[in-house]
Amino acid sequence: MRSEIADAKRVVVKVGSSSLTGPDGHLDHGRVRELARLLSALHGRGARVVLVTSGAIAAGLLPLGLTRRPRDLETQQAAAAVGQGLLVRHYADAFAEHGVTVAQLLLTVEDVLRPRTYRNALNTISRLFRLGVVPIVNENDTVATHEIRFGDNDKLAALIAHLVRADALLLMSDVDGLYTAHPDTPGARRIDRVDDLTTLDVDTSRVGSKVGTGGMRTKLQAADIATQAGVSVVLGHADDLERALAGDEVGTFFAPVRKRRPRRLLWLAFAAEPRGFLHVDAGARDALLHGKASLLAAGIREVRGVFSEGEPVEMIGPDGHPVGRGFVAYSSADLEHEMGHSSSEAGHRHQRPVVHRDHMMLATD
Ligand SMILES: Nc1ncnc2c1ncn2[C@@H]1O[C@H](COP(=O)(O)OP(=O)(O)O)[C@@H](O)[C@H]1O
Ligand SMILES: N[C@@H](CCC(=O)OP(=O)(O)O)C(=O)O
Repeated sequence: MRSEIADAKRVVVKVGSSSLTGPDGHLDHGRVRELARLLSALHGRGARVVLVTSGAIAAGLLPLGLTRRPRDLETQQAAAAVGQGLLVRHYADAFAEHGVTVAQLLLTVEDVLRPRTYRNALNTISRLFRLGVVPIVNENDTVATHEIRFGDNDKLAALIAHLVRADALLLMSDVDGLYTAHPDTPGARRIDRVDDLTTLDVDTSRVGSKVGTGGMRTKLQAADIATQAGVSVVLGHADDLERALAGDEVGTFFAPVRKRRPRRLLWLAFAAEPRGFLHVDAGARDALLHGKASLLAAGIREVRGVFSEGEPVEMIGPDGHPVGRGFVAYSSADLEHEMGHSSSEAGHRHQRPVVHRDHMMLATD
């Protein structure tokens, strides 16, 4: 019995295209209804639920007279644009049968990466929770080109899980867990529990189903992000969702590995695209890693990239290895100017740290 899942008060459930489609690749309405039934019941028990769902492209195939998922990006995006409205209509009708109102949120990974849009998304979700509404999230496929190529709904679900400080993330797919290699491979075994993703040795090189995108690779990345944010993760077959929610030992369980951290630091560590790189000397690296120090201009040897004050940057050690990430207190132009001066010089005495200790996440954190 997994009490972390059974007792979860905030739950993010992600369903992939492969578990929403029938053998013909089209949307399976029975599956949508079953999902709505289970999540309405969970919602009725007082849990705050977010559904992250793929399936827009699949729902767009039939109206466009397509028999299979298109290969080219533009047609995939067109199919998603046709299908998304239909997908949400099916969900809205199915949830309404249980008296539950749903909301549609279309996000790009970028929206969750930029501080302002991230905060706005959180505010909207929080308000929806208070209104008793179940948010239904999909990637905004019209603009999220990489998502369609790489199947980032897994990552999006993990980012949403730490955005809403979920207790549990359920990644539901067409496979009943993580296997040591593609399940068709002779000798492949299912793994019941993962306590440390860094020592995990599995083959995820073969991508998955005909309709899904990322295969296991993106699910493991999602599990990594979520478990490091203190979220328990179950990866399992969509048919086992009811049992997974009840805490039964189905699928693969990924134990959370860290205590919760401030949202903005998690964002920095797992989601942010650094806008610049600060190459630091050995003294600065050691002070950061072992002395819990802030980064001062004197320890920076080189600045790469163009950034404004407050943007995320990566700090790189003299050996070329990343030391950590932080929110920088100077623009790149101001920093270039500051670097030529020591903090003991007149006019530079009150130099603020370039990256304050409270605003960084180190590789060793
Ligand atoms: N090591 C592995 N363990 C389990 N499944 C794997 C593994 N490697 C590849 N796969 C494939 O990944 C698929 C699930 O990924 P995907 O098709 O992207 O699903 P979804 O649409 O649910 O996101 C499975 O159907 C399976 O064929
Ligand atoms: N966002 C798109 C496709 C994403 C996709 O296929 O993802 P997944 O099934 O989770 O691997 C959609 O709704 O069709």
